[in-house]
Amino acid sequence: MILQTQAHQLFLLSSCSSTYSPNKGERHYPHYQVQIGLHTHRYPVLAIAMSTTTATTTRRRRNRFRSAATVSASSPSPDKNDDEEERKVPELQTLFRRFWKVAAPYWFSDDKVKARLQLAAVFALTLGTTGISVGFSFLGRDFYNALANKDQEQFTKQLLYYLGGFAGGIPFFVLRDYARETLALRWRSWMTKYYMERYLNNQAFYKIQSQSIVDNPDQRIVDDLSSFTGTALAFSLTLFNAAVDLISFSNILYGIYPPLFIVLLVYSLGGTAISVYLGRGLVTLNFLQEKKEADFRYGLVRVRENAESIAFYGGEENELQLLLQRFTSAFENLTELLISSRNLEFFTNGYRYLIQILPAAVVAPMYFSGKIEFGVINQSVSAFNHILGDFSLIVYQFQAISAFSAVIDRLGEFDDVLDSSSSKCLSDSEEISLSYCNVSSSLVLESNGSMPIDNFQKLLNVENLTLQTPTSKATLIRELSLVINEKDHLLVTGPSGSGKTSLLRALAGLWKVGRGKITFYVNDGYDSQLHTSSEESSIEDHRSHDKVELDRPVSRNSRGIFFLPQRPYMVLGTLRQQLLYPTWIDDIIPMLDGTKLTGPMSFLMGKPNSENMQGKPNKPTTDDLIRVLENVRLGYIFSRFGSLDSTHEWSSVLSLGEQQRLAFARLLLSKPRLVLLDESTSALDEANEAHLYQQIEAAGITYVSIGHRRTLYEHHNMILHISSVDPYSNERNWHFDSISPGALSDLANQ
Ligand SMILES: Nc1ncnc2c1ncn2[C@@H]1O[C@H](COP(=O)(O)OP(=O)(O)OP(=O)(O)O)[C@@H](O)[C@H]1O
Repeated sequence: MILQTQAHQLFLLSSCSSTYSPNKGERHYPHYQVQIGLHTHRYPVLAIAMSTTTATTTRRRRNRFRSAATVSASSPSPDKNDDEEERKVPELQTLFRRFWKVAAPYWFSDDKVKARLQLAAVFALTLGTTGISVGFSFLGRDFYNALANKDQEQFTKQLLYYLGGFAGGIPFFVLRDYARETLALRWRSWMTKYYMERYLNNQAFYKIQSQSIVDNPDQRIVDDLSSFTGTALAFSLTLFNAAVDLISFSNILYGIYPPLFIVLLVYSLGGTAISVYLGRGLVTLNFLQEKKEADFRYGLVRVRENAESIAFYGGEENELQLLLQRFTSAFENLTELLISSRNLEFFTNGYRYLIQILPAAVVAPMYFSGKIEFGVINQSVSAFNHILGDFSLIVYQFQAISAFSAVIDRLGEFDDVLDSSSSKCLSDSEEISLSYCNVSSSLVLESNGSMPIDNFQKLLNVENLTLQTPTSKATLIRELSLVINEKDHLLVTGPSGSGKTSLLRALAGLWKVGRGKITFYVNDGYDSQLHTSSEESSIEDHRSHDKVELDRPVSRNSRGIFFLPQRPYMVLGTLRQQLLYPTWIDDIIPMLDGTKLTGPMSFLMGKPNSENMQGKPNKPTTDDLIRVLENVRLGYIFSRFGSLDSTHEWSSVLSLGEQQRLAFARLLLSKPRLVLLDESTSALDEANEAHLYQQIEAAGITYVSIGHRRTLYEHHNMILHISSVDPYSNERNWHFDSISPGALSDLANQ
């Protein structure tokens, strides 16, 4: 198939341009409408490059509708129609800045040597193909001269040259495409990993999602990156090819008839200006098309993820309406895009065909007067079309360029957001300070050699914490101070919406708006093993400083602090992976379809960050995992699913209460010093709830729970009541109570 294409291309290259048919081989794509066959005889590289890009783009669009089943549902997709309508065309300077920012890192990465070598090879092959094009232009000239002179011997000779040219030329075309595509794939793979790492770093994914900062990050990582790498390479080769082409054919045309060259130059510059003017809205429309299609796909993903709830509600009709709304929005935008493209096409086609007759018409009198041979007419037409194509790059490719600009804009925007989320600069002058104090390095023994009890027991200190919601800055908690020592078990209660979960968000560093200070006292994994008890931990290193701020990228889990969120979260994977999450990573990670990842791309799975692995308890064995399942009374699911390595849609096959018990199993395996539980037993019966609390208490884990149930009282020794903030008063909206035996006996009597 490829060979056929190349052969066809070579044939067209060598054939007289007068065979050029305006509509021949033209394919219309609803979105980019890049014309593939049309330029093949004038733009070998461009045509191949763009045909690949276009095919990819079209495939991408098809896939976008088809692949809802394989996309993770991480996108915020609020309908922001007003914003969309107001979206401005990005300035050229911004586009160039964003292009460079997105494209550059790979070429300076660890893979830069291989990448640059391969790029050089692609350029060399491209140069080779241009050389072949020029060669064919001369072959064509002699071929037609022989034909016109009825010189049969010369004609046969030229025919043989032709065939030889085909045989020698085809490998260049095939290898150039192969090298370009493998380079694009390598670049994409690197970029995908690079963006995913930044997306998952520093809780950027959470900020983007919870504050709706950019739409559909998943689509940007999957589709836009693929499109960016493929198109960027294709475009750079196109530009390079056009430059080389221009130099080669300008000489030829200028040598034949200089005024023709000048007319051509003026004509193409004028055409470029007009097409830029006519197509100025296309970038925005393309940007919105990307977004709207991603929104639609995300809507479908939401239906899949919430299938049971929707089925219980019987909300199919509403879902259909919501999905149709999203689809209609994408459809309307696409209609606008098609209209704009159509208008541009009127101009582009006129521009392209108006001038076709010119070179032959201008050069023909010279032929008639005997100044030039017949073959020179063919050569001048061919050179003219080459140069016209080179000068008209923007006119011919305007729609593809505008689609590419939209991709650059979306990726650049995403890149900027990821950068700002990783930078430590504060959005607010006042921000909650969160620090981890390394107990093992801050301990100084008393003069009698004993350990200072206060320091040793403290796990968490909150000082004057005032917490506000991130966007609306509504105050939820005022001037809270609390200390959690080892074996303190605090219950946080309060009316719904008062800010209990938000307190945990602040403790986890997810919310920072407000003021105050949060300090966790940890045994940093670098200095001592977290799972060892404090008595066993090394205190030989009596460093003089009171407090060590740890700014190394150590996960909270490695520091012995664990959060159980309100909604249980089941990862995509095996039962073993559920249990190991988030403390350990399964070494052999199966794919979603159960196969193992091998082959040249296996490096992409990456290795666990060895720094983060330090200080973690040893990875549990299969026996440990089975035992812990039994401890949380989930032993039966092991036998039900047959193995720890079976993969299921766990959030669907396990009940909510089972998922909560599984979360406790993770906790028991990880053995943190402090755990913060957000209504983590809300779906459980009282007996199971009591059992789980006994398990974590027996494991020596200090816990802070959020909950409404009175049955929780007996597992805690202190209560923090949070009430809704009174906006007209500066009073604290919280108070502590110790849980008296009386309260418990009341409970027992109820
Ligand atoms: N991302 C957000 N941006 C702005 N406000 C938010 C956000 N998330 C939650 N809120 C608001 O913050 C307030 C406190 O929410 P929070 O989840 O802490 O309540 P809660 O006390 O845990 O409630 P419940 O007992 O119902 O779980 C609520 O009024 C909620 O609407």
